[in-house]
Amino acid sequence: MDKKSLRQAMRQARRALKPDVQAERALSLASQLKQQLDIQRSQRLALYLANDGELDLTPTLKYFWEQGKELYLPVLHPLAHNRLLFVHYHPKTAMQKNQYGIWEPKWTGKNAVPTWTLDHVLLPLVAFDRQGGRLGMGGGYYDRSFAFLRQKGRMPGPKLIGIAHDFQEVERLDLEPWDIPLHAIATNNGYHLSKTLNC
Ligand SMILES: Nc1nc2c(c(=O)[nH]1)N(C=O)[C@@H](CNc1ccc(C(=O)N[C@@H](CCC(=O)O)C(=O)O)cc1)CN2
Ligand SMILES: Nc1ncnc2c1ncn2[C@@H]1O[C@H](COP(=O)(O)OP(=O)(O)OP(=O)(O)O)[C@@H](O)[C@H]1O
Repeated sequence: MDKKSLRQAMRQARRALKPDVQAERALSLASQLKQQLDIQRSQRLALYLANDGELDLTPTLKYFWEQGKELYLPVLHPLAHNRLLFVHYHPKTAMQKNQYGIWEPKWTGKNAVPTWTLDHVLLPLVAFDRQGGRLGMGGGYYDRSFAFLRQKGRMPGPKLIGIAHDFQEVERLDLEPWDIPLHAIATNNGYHLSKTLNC
């Protein structure tokens, strides 16, 4: 199946999930993530607000807030083409909708952190494989924003953890040269370290 058809099929399948099923899956995901020692030690954690049937991180987000972690959300960069800023998110953050209708924090010029200082980034997937391959919405936003992770001898950077419904797994995705591999994948049903990365 080509990328475009795979995207369409997966997006349609996840949009078809009923709200009660989504809610139950969101709780299962939270319990998967809570168990990960590495994530428990994270200070700066980026998440997303679910859109288009994506696996919902709301219970996860509330739990990590209670744990005192600093949480961040992706914001479409106002200047750099198809890049993301990571803006601090707390219960009183002023929010607005972006061009895709997704809620994001208002960027004040002061409330974003350098991307490399994040400890973990939970990012939404359209499809994934067990090798750490990912298919996103197609804008290349995460690929561009984390392109620096491909450099040798780079700064330390965040671990990328893909989030998806279990049925979004495929046998193998063809990797593009710009694709950023994932460290792990969390679903409603399990937590899988990528086979290609030892971490
Ligand atoms: N929840 C969530 N937040 C996110 C992302 C995401 O995938 N999920 N992103 C991850 O990159 C960024 C936004 N990227 C997006 C890219 C495309 C579309 C989208 O719906 N595209 C339409 C057509 C484009 C248009 O309307 O102009 C489509 O494909 O139907 C949405 C978000 C940042 N925030
Ligand atoms: N580091 C980069 N520099 C320049 N262009 C890039 C980079 N990464 C990706 N792109 C471009 O972005 C486009 C979308 O890439 P792709 O289809 O892999 O998106 P995706 O991984 O599904 O999306 P996302 O990263 O938003 O989840 C491609 O046309 C690609 O050329």
